[in-house]
Amino acid sequence: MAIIASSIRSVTRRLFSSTESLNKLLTPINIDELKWYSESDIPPEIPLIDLQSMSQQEKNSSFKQAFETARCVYIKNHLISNKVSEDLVNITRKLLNQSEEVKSKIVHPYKGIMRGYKGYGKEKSAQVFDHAKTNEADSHVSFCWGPADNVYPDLTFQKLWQRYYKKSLKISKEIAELAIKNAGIEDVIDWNNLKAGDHLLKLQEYVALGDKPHQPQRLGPHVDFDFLTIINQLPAENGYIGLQVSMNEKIINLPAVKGTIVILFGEAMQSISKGKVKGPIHNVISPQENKYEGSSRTSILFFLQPHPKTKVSRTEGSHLSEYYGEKETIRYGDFHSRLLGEFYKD
Ligand SMILES: O=C(O)CCC(=O)C(=O)O
Ligand SMILES: [Fe+2]
Repeated sequence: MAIIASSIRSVTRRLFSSTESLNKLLTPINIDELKWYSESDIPPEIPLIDLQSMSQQEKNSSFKQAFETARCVYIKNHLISNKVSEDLVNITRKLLNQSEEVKSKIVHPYKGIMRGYKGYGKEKSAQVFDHAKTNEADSHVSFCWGPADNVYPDLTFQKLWQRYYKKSLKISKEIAELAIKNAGIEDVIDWNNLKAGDHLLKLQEYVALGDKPHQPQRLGPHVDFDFLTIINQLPAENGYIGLQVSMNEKIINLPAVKGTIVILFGEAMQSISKGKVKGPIHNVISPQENKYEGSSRTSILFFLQPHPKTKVSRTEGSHLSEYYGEKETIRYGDFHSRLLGEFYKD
């Protein structure tokens, strides 16, 4: 075990010690020039919700369908414009292209907090879910932003991250309220609780450095910890689709479709809805060896969290049961800290 772990560390050290190769892959983007999938590529099991032109009734029935099937939806005509995404990606890539010494200044001093720059292989989504997977670190470099305690290089950077964060929160309100109504949980949670959560905005760059994938998954199967997650993904240059969701043992690919975001529900939603809305298992698979070149991929995630004092408890079929502890209920903030302890464990 120890030998495998240290050899993975040395491969990643070698790959990422050269900022030159990163610079070639993390170039500025122009959204209109990326190789997007189209709406007709959205899997038939997954509803596409048009926030502008659908009636309330149509939106409601799409959510009901989602709760019964893959527990995720595509959304279009949302508030995040191409310009807002492009600006966030470009300013962050500029930072990620700097030397490790420069980036070390925007590493948060406390390791267990999701803020600032995290280098390659620092997080272990699969390990939280399945302890046997101790060597599978997530194959990305990332930057994280929250409502407080942020570390950032300059004011322009701060402005663009704050702008994206505020827009994500605004979209979350409409989506969370639809989800709450259609799950019939208005008596247990509302927007006032959710808006005050310790949310997280995160940009992940899965960079195809070297000549082949280093493990079968770029991010192993897991369930998100939060109430809901908004995923804004950019397509890879060579058509590789990384994001997958499991539905009754079936694996469904979720392509990057221009103008859309994907919503997934998390463990907190599962707990608060008493198991009615299950958090779907999802993962980012590694490309096959012949699809490796051109498979770099970016995702921007917004994790909407309940207020830390919200009481949560385990439900039947939860994949994160062991983190609830002995008592009947636990505060979400404490539950989340336990999960992060495993997520950042070496
Ligand atoms: O990269 C993605 O699209 C998904 C990432 C993800 O599931 C996560 O970070 O929890
Ligand atoms: Fe996830």
